[in-house]
Amino acid sequence: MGPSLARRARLPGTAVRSAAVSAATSPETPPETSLVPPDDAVAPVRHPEAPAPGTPLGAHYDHCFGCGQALPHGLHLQAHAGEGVSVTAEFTVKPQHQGAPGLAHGGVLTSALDETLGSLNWLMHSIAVTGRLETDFLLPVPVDTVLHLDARCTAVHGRKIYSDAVGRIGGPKGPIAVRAKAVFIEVKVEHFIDNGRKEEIEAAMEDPDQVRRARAFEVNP
Ligand SMILES: CCCCCCCCCCCC(=O)SCCNC(=O)CCNC(=O)[C@H](O)C(C)(C)COP(=O)(O)OP(=O)(O)OC[C@H]1O[C@@H](n2cnc3c(N)ncnc32)[C@H](O)[C@@H]1OP(=O)(O)O
Repeated sequence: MGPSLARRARLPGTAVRSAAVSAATSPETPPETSLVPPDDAVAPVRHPEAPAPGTPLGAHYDHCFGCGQALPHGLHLQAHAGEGVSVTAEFTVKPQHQGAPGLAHGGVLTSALDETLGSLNWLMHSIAVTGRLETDFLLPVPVDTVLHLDARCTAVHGRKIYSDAVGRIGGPKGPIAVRAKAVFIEVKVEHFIDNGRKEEIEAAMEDPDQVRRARAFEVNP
């Protein structure tokens, strides 16, 4: 048997080198925003018509990579409303989600966190998009694993919605494999109409599923 990868001699020219990094910003590269809510942020408020704890949230859009059922390679994430402004969700890692052989791709795991965090906004009847999302990968997540996600909104400041999430493996009380912090930014429905593709927007607006249509387009401010 050959030596382990760690013990193999380094290949010529493979040493990591670093160059000086400039922290300068310009209008094209605005400064990074903080994931820590400012001191005058307020507690999130559950909308009085939010689904009761335990209710499945379904998909906000059938072709959503995170929650939609129409994409065979999507995550098919299933989220449920929790207490307050919290949700739980499950995502089963499939072969089409691999990065390294037999292991989930980190970007896919981040997508699962993003989708779960995004579904929190529905409990506040707020339409919002991800502004910033930071993920820690703590354990490898093998194919066929069920990732048990738990997300909660922590604070609101103007249009900024702060939230965090963890993903556990081996059961809902298992070890944390991934965790994330995010800032979502509240937007008007025009965000999607102005930036999305007309045909998809029209199809979503004609969705006969009233709850899904409301989640996508008719959310009260
Ligand atoms: C059919 C589907 C239905 C809808 C269903 C929802 C779908 C959910 C899907 C899962 C979630 C996603 O993946 S969403 C897809 C990924 N995300 C995106 O595509 C977003 C792309 N970015 C943008 O469109 C834009 O940058 C926005 C909308 C985020 C912000 O632009 P804006 O509207 O002009 O807002 P702006 O005035 O700049 O900023 C407002 C406040 O937010 C802060 N802010 C702005 N950008 C950021 C940022 N990146 N990170 C942190 N904070 C930020 C500012 O500092 C400011 O704070 P202050 O000065 O007020 O303190």
